[in-house]
Amino acid sequence: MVSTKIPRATAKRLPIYYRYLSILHDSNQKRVSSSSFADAVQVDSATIRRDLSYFGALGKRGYGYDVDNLLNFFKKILNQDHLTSVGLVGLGNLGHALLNFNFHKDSNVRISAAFDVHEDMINTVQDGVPVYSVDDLQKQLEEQQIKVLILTVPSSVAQDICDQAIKGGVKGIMNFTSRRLVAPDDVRIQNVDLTNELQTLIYFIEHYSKE
Ligand SMILES: NC(=O)c1ccc[n+]([C@@H]2O[C@H](COP(=O)([O-])OP(=O)(O)OC[C@H]3O[C@@H](n4cnc5c(N)ncnc54)[C@H](O)[C@@H]3O)[C@@H](O)[C@H]2O)c1
Repeated sequence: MVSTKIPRATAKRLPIYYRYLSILHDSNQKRVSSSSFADAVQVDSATIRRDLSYFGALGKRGYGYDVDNLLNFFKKILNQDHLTSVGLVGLGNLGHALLNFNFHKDSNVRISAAFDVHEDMINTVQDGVPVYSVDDLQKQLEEQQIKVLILTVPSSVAQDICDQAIKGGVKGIMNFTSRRLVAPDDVRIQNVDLTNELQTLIYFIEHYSKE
């Protein structure tokens, strides 16, 4: 089971299933019918069954799914699948664009969890990615073993988010904010500045292009 190769589309749905099961677990629900499961995650029950069948039959006819069993199972799978899961904090203009892009084609990277402070977005699924409260950042990073974070928050909160993320086990941050983050040596910070990139390009055109 550990080395099961699963279709990418299936892999992308797993965090959504996981998120929903966590909500059920937190409200002490022991089992869920396949139709309620399908309604909640907005994936039809045949697709859910097929997704789960890659790992062996997990539902029981007439019973539905056992929440705790399935949740434990997902925790293992999400940590072991061959895709690198990335977190994204700050679902504004830039965050949404990155979420929408989500590095899908021919890449083994995907954004699997997003975080924001905006109440309207928390506990929703945006572009197929579950959105959590930033208050749960550390806990979710730990549970989902997310080691890489994209930061698209206002620069005023960037260092605070960076500190929390590092406590949650993050080892790499792609920083889109203008704040220069302070982090321990074993955490890599990659600063991305599109204005800089563009100015560099313009500089090269102006100084090195052939007449
Ligand atoms: N590097 C670049 O080339 C580049 C380009 C564009 C924007 N930016 C930077 O990226 C950041 C985002 O830009 P934007 O235009 O998407 O801004 P935005 O205001 O549209 O989005 C910011 C998002 O962060 C959320 N947020 C605020 N405080 C938060 C917190 N404590 N925890 C979690 N989420 C929080 C807000 O609710 C909002 O959804 C800014 O810092 C901006 O300067 C960088």
